[in-house]
Amino acid sequence: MDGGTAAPQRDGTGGEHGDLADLAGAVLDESPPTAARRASGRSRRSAGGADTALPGVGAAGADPAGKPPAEGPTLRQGLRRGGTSVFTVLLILTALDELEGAALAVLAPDIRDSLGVGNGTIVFLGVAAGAFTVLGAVPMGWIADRFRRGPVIGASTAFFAMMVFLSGFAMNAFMFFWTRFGAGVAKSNSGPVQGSLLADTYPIGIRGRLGASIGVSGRLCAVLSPLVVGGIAAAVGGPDGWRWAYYLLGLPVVVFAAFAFFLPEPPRGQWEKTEVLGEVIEDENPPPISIEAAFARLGRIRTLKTVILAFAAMGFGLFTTPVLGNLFLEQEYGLDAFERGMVGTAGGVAGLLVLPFVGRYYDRRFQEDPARALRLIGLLIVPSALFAPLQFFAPNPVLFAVFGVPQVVLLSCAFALMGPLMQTIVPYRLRGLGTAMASIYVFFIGATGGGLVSAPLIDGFGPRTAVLITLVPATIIGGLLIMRGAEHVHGDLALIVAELHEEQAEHARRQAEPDRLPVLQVNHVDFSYGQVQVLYDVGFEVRRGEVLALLGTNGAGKSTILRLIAGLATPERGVIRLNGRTVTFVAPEQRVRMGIVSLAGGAGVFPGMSVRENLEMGAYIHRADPDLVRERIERSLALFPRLVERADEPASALSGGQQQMLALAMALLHDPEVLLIDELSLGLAPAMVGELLEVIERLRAEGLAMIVVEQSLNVAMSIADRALFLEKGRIRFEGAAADLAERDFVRAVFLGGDAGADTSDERSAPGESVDHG
Ligand SMILES: Nc1ncnc2c1ncn2[C@@H]1O[C@H](COP(=O)(O)OP(=O)(O)OP(=O)(O)O)[C@@H](O)[C@H]1O
Repeated sequence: MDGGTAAPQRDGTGGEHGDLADLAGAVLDESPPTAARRASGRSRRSAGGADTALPGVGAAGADPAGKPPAEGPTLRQGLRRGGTSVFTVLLILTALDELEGAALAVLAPDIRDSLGVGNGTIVFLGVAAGAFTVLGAVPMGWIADRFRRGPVIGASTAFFAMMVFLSGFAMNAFMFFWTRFGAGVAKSNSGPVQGSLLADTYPIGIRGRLGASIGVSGRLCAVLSPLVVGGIAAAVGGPDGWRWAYYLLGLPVVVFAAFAFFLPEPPRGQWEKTEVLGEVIEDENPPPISIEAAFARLGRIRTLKTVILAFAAMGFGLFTTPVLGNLFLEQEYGLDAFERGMVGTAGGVAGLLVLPFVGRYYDRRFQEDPARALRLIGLLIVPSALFAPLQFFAPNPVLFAVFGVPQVVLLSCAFALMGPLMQTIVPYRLRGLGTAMASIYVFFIGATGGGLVSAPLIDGFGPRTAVLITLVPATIIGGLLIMRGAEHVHGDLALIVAELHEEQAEHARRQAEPDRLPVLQVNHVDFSYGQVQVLYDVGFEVRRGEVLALLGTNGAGKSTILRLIAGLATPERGVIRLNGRTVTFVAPEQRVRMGIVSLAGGAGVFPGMSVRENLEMGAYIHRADPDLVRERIERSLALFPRLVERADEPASALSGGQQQMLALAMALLHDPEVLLIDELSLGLAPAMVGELLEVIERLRAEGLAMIVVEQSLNVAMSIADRALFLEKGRIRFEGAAADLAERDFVRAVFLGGDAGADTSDERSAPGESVDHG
């Protein structure tokens, strides 16, 4: 396996002279990297001028004690740091997965005869199992980002074992289908859950080798599977011999499922934190992440987006080619199943030999420059496409197999390295869902699209043309896209670094001033609608009992800020915290439960329902506790005597101002920590505004924090303690609300004064409660 053991780690690079030449160097000759190169690589990488290291780059594998080793860790050192149990158990589970996965192909004829079905059914069952694995990826990714991963892997594997046993007991195709369904879903833990556990357990500097080692064990088992599975079936003999293959395969799976339950749970992102911050600060009690928010954020990671697009493109060729290749071998050379298997095995064995070197080479490239590591993956993929025409025009099956070898080797190396790369460019909190997102796109765009394009081509022109038309361009486009993605790696990693530093600064501040925790924090937030950025580095805080007014020009981004706080949109950069807990990726309804409540305005009431029914609907999410609902409704109504009088009238009979009161009463049912109010006074009579302001005043006195977007400067100044003035998505002023009227630019906007007033230097640092007066 990997040579990166106790032997001194050595580098076989040719410097800047092309990755493929370097790769050959790594395989043939290994010379130690110089400290100078490491140092120069590090300075080149310092992204955006920040003098911080990127995770996994340069001093990769810095010791948690704070002392970076002279070189990146060897595989053995890295494994020792994280403890060998996780690696060993996951390696074996992958091997067993592969062993079982390949069983269906080998046993297909026996199963077909035993269950009395046709070829088509068996082929469908084989393909369906793969689809189920992809379908399970998103829930598994979501679980991986939330819960202890050992028990998740243990439970999925135990379920998998049960499905393997049951496959052996299947009496008909229907039952066999369901066992395949279960096994497929259970297996879907492997990418999102196992991948994220590995990434958090072991140093970044060995991720390439870990991916390669697991790839080797999987591939080895895929190669051995026909022997093992076929051997068991043959040894037992008879029409039901195949059943014993499943019974026996299930046994080791049960044993390792039990081990998996007890795998240690590492602190999330510990290696990124260790390398960037020099310490591991843990996020105590992180609230649950929503899938939509995670996907929105992941979609903003440009490297990830490009890589996923590349894999979706490649999927057009990758999923159909094995089937097309087998059809071609049968039609063109008349090979039987066994002979076709032999042709496929040749590439698999060669991949086994090369993978360990590629893993090591990748780790070194990554340490020097992550962009080069990604370019390496692209460089492996592009030439693989060129072997397909040679293969499909080969005069005999031997040459077909020979030309297939470099193709399989290049692609299996590229794929073994993708996992480690993805784990590094995705923020550590979203690792599971990041992996899941990739599989979904690859499968649903690539595999489905590839199937749709290939089908008419096979019928019209035969498998050779179908492969050449789909695989060759798709692979070249995919490889080039991945190389293109390399442009974004530094930027994306720099973002991760910035987020880690923000977390550390926040942690330090909390240690220093534990009693001054703001109720709401918005830090360094950027947001775009599509390609149009509308918020730039927005940051502010709101304390208990404080009212903050958001003012600004039309379209400045005020409502967007409220949407981000409420969770109706996800920032592409930055953090939102409620009472110190990061809620950036928390679902809107969960935020309501946590205390971030929006006043929906007059449009937020149900006109056909009575006032009381509106309030009952408003308390819907608390319906499990009727006493609580009753108490909250009474408390809300107590603030609005006018509503009590009209409790049984339909909301449509209320005036605009009274509807606004009802909406406010409904918002208060959630016992908010922060109330977000968009346009409190819009279109209301002054007397009504006065009444509402009185209520706001009482709520403030009770300690409620509020953010109010206001068009009326008078209203803003009368209720707010502090104000932010926004212009084109940037904060131009932050300070005491009373000072607003003195600002030229505020007068220009609200009172029609000098519109050319300079607004450039009014901003104080976020979080400071500054009096500019
Ligand atoms: N759903 C959307 N899709 C695309 N662009 C949007 C969307 N919503 C808002 N925008 C744009 O984003 C920018 C900020 O809008 P936002 O509504 O947050 O501003 P605002 O300060 O609340 O303005 P206003 O007071 O006029 O409502 C504007 O340029 C707006 O055109």
